[in-house]
Amino acid sequence: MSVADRINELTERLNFYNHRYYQDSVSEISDYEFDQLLEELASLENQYPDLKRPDSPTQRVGGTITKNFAAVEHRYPMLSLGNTYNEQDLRDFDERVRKGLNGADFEYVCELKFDGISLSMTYENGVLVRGVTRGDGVRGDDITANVRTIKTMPLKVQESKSNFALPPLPLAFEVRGEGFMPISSFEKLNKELEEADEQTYANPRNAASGAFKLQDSAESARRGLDCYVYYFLSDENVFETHSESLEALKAWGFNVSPSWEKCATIDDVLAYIHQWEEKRHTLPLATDGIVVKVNSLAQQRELGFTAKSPRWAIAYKYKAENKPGVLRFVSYQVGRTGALTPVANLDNINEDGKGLWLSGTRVKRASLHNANEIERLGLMLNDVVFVEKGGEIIPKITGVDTAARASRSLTPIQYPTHCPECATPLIRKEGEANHYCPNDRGCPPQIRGKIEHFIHRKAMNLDSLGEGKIELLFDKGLLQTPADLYDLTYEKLFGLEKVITDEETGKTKRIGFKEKTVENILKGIEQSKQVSFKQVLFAIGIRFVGATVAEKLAAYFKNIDALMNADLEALRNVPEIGEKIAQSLIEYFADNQNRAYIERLRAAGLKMETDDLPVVMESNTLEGKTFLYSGTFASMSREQLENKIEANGGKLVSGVSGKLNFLIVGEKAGASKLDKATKLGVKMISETEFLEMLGE
Ligand SMILES: NC(=O)c1ccc[n+]([C@@H]2O[C@H](COP(=O)([O-])OP(=O)(O)OC[C@H]3O[C@@H](n4cnc5c(N)ncnc54)[C@H](O)[C@@H]3O)[C@@H](O)[C@H]2O)c1
Ligand SMILES: [Zn+2]
Repeated sequence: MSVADRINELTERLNFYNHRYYQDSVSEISDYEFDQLLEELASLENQYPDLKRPDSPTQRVGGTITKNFAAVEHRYPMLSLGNTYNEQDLRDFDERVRKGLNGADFEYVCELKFDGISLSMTYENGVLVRGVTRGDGVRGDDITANVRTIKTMPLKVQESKSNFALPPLPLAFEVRGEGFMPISSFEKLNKELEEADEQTYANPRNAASGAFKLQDSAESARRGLDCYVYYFLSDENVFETHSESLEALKAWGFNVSPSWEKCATIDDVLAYIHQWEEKRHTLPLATDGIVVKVNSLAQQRELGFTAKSPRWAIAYKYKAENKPGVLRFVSYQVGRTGALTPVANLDNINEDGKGLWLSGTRVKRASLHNANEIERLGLMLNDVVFVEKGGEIIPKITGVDTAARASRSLTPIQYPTHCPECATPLIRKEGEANHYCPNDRGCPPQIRGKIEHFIHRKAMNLDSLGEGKIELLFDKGLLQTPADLYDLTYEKLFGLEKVITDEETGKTKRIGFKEKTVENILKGIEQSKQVSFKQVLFAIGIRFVGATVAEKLAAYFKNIDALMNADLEALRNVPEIGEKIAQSLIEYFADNQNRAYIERLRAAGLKMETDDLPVVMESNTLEGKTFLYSGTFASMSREQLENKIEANGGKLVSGVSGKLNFLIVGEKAGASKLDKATKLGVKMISETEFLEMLGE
């Protein structure tokens, strides 16, 4: 490959990874690999400056802005940090600083590098007025509503009266910090997503990035985001050093991590790095390195910036820990959908049964995803393998130590041909990586999985039942399908008992159904009959029909019969419903047993239609016209208004666009909708004017 080709390839690949990372919150490769490729590109561009492309990722900071939020120009550009994975580079950085300051004395502040997304908060008269993402460094997304939900972010800063050393608050200032998702919130979120059949996040950073960019700030708030603040900026020179500003920020009530330290020399910096290498894994959030900053702000100004980053700071990134271990055996898990997942069971190289100690946790298992992955790695039983656990949190096998093979006795991995749980022959569909057990009505983990899915918070919300209780009911033969839940009675439940052993710890736990438990379970089951149709539809557990898809289908078809009778053509017409989902629905409803299952749920009293008022056509006065409303109305509820529009032939749309004919403006109408409508010249009418159109 020619140098030009390589530069083109790297540019395109890195731009693609950047897009996935910043826009979609997905890591296609590890940060380390990304940084290696970026370094390769930078060094090629250095040697062959003529071949450098104008869209090179070496020239730009991070991502771009997304369409979903208003774009805001940063008052002070938000740059990235130069970064390195080795100590020599840090010593070189130290030399450059020394030269840049002409040999003057200086000191550093070391901080942990928190792994989240950069945020900028603007305060005016002490009040938080704006929260913005870094975006492309010049402009970012206005995510103020989401930033306001961070519990530790002061909405109003009080001048502290107790501390006389604090300077007065400037009228306007900006603070910057890292918005992050604590590991505990991350794990909780992933568990929920998994149960709701939605894509999980690879690490807390991606999860935080996704959560900060949600349109619904209530949902953003629910995800437990937090922020550590690490910069103070204003037009006035308020502080002399960075460390003073950190102390002041803390005194003003900002969330400043106490982990920072002043370091007199680069050796002290290295000591700080070593001190945190292991200890950082005990923190409640993910960190991926440390940041070294020159402490004096005057010296920072003297050193200045490159196009992409300050010359007075650098990030040192810890490499993901990678250790050799032994592949003892492969076990196979069958999931709710019948997909088979191979799992590597690992031990350390001494094979003392203690597993591998990696990045602060003990690792005994790693997912191998599917048969292709085993083939790709060329794995054999008893192989020495390399295991890595980095920002990805979930451990993975990165390769095989082929040199170690000579002295070991190896056996090939026999991929199963039959389901390990129910002995049904496995199938593998064209173009899919996983093997499946097709016995979806008789395979125990599939049955249990379906019931667990059914009781999920976003489905039937049966929190009086849990995994353990489901297992007990399944073992006693009381639950073969979720519909059996509605046949449970006090007599059947009372007195059931089971001892459960925790696989990891070997501890045993007895669960038994006493009076109170039974009453709770039955009460929960009764209440689930009030759950909305969209949740019932999600609970039914049709492949590819996650919570969001179920909501769209429910809104479109209004009831289960309309959905069941829809043909492929009709399903394809539903906005945002793709071919894969449409096919899956057709397949599902073509099966008589599935239809019988739905009839049982219907007979049990579950909601099979939306609560929307039925639309009874009154006139076609509004035909061909589109409507949107904002605010509340004196003579009717929002539902009644929607109903009126539809009953008279009008069409409701979901957002302001040039195509919108009328915006009905009520009490407390949203400013952003009004602004947009004004800009686009959309006709705005009052409630009275709307009723006049109908001759009322
Ligand atoms: N895996 C992928 O596909 C992929 C794609 C794109 C980028 N990346 C990763 O992202 C990096 C680029 O991201 P970046 O521009 O945010 O740079 P960065 O993560 O290397 O460092 C800069 C950022 O560090 C953060 N930071 C955390 N703690 C800080 C502290 N105490 N003080 C100051 N800043 C602090 C700030 O948000 C700052 O913007 C790449 O080097 C790569 O590792 C990965
Ligand atoms: Zn099976």
